[in-house]
Amino acid sequence: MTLNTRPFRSVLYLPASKERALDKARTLPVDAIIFDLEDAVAPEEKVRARETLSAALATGGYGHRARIVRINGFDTEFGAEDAKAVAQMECDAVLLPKVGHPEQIDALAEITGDLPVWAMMETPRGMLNAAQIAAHPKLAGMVMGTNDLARELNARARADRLAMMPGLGLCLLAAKAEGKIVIDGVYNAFKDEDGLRAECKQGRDMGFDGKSLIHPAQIDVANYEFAPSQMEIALARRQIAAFNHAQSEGRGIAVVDGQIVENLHVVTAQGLLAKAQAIEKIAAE
Ligand SMILES: CC(C)(COP(=O)(O)OP(=O)(O)OC[C@H]1O[C@@H](n2cnc3c(N)ncnc32)[C@H](O)[C@@H]1OP(=O)(O)O)[C@@H](O)C(=O)NCCC(=O)NCCSC(=O)C[C@H](O)C(=O)O
Ligand SMILES: [Mg+2]
Repeated sequence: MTLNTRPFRSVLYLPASKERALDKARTLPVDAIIFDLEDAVAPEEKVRARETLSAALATGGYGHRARIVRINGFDTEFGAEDAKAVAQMECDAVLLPKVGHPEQIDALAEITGDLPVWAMMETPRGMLNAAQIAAHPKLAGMVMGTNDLARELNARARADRLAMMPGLGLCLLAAKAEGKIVIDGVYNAFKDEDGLRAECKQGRDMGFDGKSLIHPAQIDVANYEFAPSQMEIALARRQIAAFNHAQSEGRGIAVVDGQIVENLHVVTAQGLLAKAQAIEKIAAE
């Protein structure tokens, strides 16, 4: 699976201090886990959480799930020690909070070496520098921190996320321009399935790769909404077949359901089928 076909439909935050949750996550149908040392862990628990997490990752059992560790910022007393610890952990990436400029990634990479870096995009400065952050060679993915962004903007929460749109759009453009993964922010009302579904649909329509989640009850909705639908899969197959047929007759354009199909549509269709196949493979595990 490449980064572009590996599914990131559901990305679950898990407080690294919670041993029961660390255990439960080994069986949850999530595509990725953010093991959190930052906001979900109280200051007096931070050191113990680091040790608990290190032991859980060493024990393993997380299977296909991408293991991403969110550390505390370097402006806190915990950040540098977290980074040193993560460099020794059995994980796939380190997630840095409140990234405002690419130099913060340089500072982290001095400690974590070749470990891929993900960035929390959650400050106005981060939004304005999204292009440079996305272009950093160590950066593999971005996660929208819509709670922090709303706080910094002094924005009001609305179902249509009006205040979030400029930031979401800037980060999407930046990530897509560099071929990096970009994950939508959390939906706080974790018992409101309809609200979550509507926000997932919006995020998928915009082009996000998946949704960050705070509770296991949110996983199925995100997995469904961010997966290619059966209709999309069937259409992709028909587009590819029609285009191949058109080419065999010396034409560069096919028509499917009254709409033109050019090479660029075929590339999208192939990507969709590759993602569907990757999801099928996970489901079969
Ligand atoms: C929201 C919660 C505090 C609710 O916890 P709890 O009351 O324990 O929930 P349940 O009793 O319904 O739990 C049922 C079982 O599921 C396990 N569980 C719960 N949450 C998780 C989880 N996140 N990952 C894995 N497993 C989980 C429980 O252990 C129960 O298991 P069992 O007993 O074996 O059946 C809680 O869900 C929670 O703490 N969620 C994470 C909150 C969090 O991480 N917040 C910080 C990230 S959000 C953020 O910071 C975004 C960004 O930075 C921004 O600015 O926007
Ligand atoms: Mg945050």
